[in-house]
Amino acid sequence: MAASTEELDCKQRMIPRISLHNFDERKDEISTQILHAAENSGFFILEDQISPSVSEIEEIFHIAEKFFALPESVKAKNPFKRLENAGWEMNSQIRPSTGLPDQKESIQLQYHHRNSAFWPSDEDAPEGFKEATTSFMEKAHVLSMKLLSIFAVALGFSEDFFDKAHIINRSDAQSTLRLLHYHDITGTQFPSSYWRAGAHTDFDCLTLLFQRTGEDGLEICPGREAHTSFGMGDQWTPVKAQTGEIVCNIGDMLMAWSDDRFKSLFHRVRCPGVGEHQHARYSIAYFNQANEIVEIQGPLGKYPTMTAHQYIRDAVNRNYGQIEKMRAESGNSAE
Ligand SMILES: O=C(O)CCC(=O)C(=O)O
Ligand SMILES: [Fe+2]
Repeated sequence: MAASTEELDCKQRMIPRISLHNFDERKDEISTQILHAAENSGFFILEDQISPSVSEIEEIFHIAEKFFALPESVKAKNPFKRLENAGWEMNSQIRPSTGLPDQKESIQLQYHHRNSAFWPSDEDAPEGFKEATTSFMEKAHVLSMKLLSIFAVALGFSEDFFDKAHIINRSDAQSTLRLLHYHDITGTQFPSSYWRAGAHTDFDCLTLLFQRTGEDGLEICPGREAHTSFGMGDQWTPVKAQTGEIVCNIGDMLMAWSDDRFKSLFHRVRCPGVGEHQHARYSIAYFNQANEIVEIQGPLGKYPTMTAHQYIRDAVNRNYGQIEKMRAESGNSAE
């Protein structure tokens, strides 16, 4: 089996594709490939992982479909709460890059909240929802920790450094599972300023994204020098959706933690136009975010030390601050 191939996409840009086959025996080789991808594009596709398996990924998508098929009044019983970063929202997430709401609905779940009011109750969720989502989070977490151990060693930290920083059953955990549903928009032509998900970077250390074959739309844009910047280039590369593969991207938190060595890149999801495949798209993201009390400091000390709680709070404030500035500039008052 080929350990790794680099595939050229339609815009002739390289998308690193990395096989996890025989991970333990091939760890050195896989580490080299992952670090190269993280230092350059900040983005890579994993395949051949044992867990979560293709059938487990298919199963969680079925559960997500069932959840999003529930009446809005039921889903709305667990509304999105900004401070907890948990709950359901629809057509409400505004990105600084667009100033317009994403055309989607999503639910965010945190493992340690599974028996609390920040999780849909059993009556307000499809049968088996809690078991399936918590078990999927456990698998995504274990794989993420294997991957993050590679970054820890490369930064000169102990192999289990990020493991100790991401303890998902503690009350200050911040890692999040997000189920996303982009509605069927067959026959609707949205203005070009509308996106299923507007361009953004993720706030976390590492995102694992699952997609389904045929439900394309994700695009990436490498080329960002500092984790605090909004700047982005204009070269966007489509990423073909493939069931079972895992699209990984570095988030701002790991970019900061690595003194900007590992790149957090902009990405977005297109609104397909009339004549294209406009059916629903489902995706699932697992965001690894360090526990609130963990201190973030890179080996070169490029940025002041801050806790992961402060880090996320500042990132959220920068995000909303930018939106409010845009509103003020366009003469609208902020909410
Ligand atoms: O649905 C996707 O492919 C991307 C979702 C995403 O980027 C996010 O939720 O941060
Ligand atoms: Fe994202």
